[in-house]
Amino acid sequence: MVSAKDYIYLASRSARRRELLKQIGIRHNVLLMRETLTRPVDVDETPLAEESPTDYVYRITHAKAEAGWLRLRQRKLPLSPVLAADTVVVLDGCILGKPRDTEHAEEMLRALSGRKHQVLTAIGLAVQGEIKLRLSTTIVRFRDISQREIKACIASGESHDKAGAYAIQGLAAAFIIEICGSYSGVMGLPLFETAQLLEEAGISIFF
Ligand SMILES: Cc1cn([C@H]2C[C@H](O)[C@@H](COP(=O)(O)OP(=O)(O)OP(=O)(O)O)O2)c(=O)[nH]c1=O
Repeated sequence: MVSAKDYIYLASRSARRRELLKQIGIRHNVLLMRETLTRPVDVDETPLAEESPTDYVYRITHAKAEAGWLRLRQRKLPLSPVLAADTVVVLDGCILGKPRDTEHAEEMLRALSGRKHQVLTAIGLAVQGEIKLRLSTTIVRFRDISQREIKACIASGESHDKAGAYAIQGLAAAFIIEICGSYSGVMGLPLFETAQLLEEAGISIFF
């Protein structure tokens, strides 16, 4: 059993995920994976042929949590639980990951304009090497977005490094008519599911 005073590792470079975990008072250390891991356990985020978006986020999240756990063992760090996550935007069954460049970001935002899409975030918690996964699915509806607004959104810098080239916590909030699901899930770490997994591992937020 892990005591509530113990900390976990967050296997992520995302500042948003750190902020969200902090919001529910979970003490954590960041475990930097990709820069520090050796090649064989690095996470390749290329979708497989015919892979569904759900299978994809589960697979990548599992790989991130596993790589994090291996890293703890390699570095002989205390074997505290390791949390990882992966977020994708899904439009017409297709995965929109992070944009490659400005043109790609523009293309994504044009495609999302005036439409509904899904945001899938899977989370994984490795406890003593066993990985448990959860999925958060949110439907997001955008109003029509003009070319000028798309350009302004990209110029603000928020499209870079975000699945679907937008940030619900940024300017793009002005495009969102409604969401059905989890705001924190869209931001990259669904706190309801995260709290559930942590509770199951014996880490309580409310102690
Ligand atoms: C749709 C959306 C995504 N995002 C972010 C969440 C994720 O950090 C990012 C999708 O990339 P991910 O590959 O899920 O994560 P990451 O590379 O940022 O971090 P990690 O080191 O954990 O792999 O997009 C927002 O911040 N706001 C949003 O509204």
